[in-house]
Amino acid sequence: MSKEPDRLFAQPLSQVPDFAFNEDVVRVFPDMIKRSVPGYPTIVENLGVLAAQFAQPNSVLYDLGASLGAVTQALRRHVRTDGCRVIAVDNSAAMVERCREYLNGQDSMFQELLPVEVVEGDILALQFQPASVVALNFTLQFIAPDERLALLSRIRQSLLPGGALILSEKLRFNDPEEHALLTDLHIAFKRANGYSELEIAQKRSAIENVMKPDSLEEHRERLLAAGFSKVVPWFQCLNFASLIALP
Ligand SMILES: C[S@@+](CC[C@H](N)C(=O)[O-])C[C@H]1O[C@@H](n2cnc3c(N)ncnc32)[C@H](O)[C@@H]1O
Ligand SMILES: O=C(O)C(=O)C[C@]1(C(=O)O)C=C[C@@H](O)C=C1
Repeated sequence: MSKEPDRLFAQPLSQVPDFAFNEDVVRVFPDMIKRSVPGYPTIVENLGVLAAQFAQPNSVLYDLGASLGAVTQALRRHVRTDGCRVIAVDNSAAMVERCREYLNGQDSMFQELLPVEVVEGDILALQFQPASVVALNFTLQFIAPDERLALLSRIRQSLLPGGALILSEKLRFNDPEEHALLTDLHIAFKRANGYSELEIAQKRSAIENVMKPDSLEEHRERLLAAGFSKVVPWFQCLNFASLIALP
């Protein structure tokens, strides 16, 4: 994967444009997400481990909002269930192009990996096939809030018995003190990873119109409303968490 450091917000911008998953972001994305999301490498690797427990023979594993395919690669490292295949979906052409290159690289280094199809498309318009694992790794927060329940309901309807949705998100907190503390600690995490105050502030204004985090309670209630029977948080680091939702 690209080792190019994320300096996208290092210079003062007269106007900070809304954040988009464009070519500039694609070039620095592995560095950006690792330095911005506490626990990201742990979440991605263990998503593969968890998926292996839920994968059902001859079924589809979805990686929705796959970006450069980090989750798809983890699924292919860990899932050994017969007849499974991965469908990775993203609506950013720049992400999809690079994702395909990285997956070709994985294919050339390892044998007997699960087959994978990378689809450039909107997950809101996707016709879901029967699936045993659906990963939404930091993607739902970029979907318009009023579209989230319908998407989760369609995912729930596509899930096979024994399968699971794994949902990772940035959280907000209803308690103002808890929200302020974890936001400050997240800023400290970014600072410790080499981001300047300017980079942190400009990135925040770039994402505030396009990324709308929910609270853990909102996630739980919406997942239950979508028809999931059980919601189990399995990871939290500061204001980032990952949940298992069972059909
Ligand atoms: C934060 S990134 C996800 C990171 C990735 N899952 C990982 O673990 O490395 C969010 C991704 O969701 C994609 N995305 C946002 N809205 C989408 C939509 N409606 N349909 C498909 N992809 C979408 C973006 O293009 C972006 O690549
Ligand atoms: O909350 C932030 O400040 C972030 O940078 C988070 C986040 C994310 O959660 O996806 C936002 C955009 C980038 O894709 C990388 C990280």
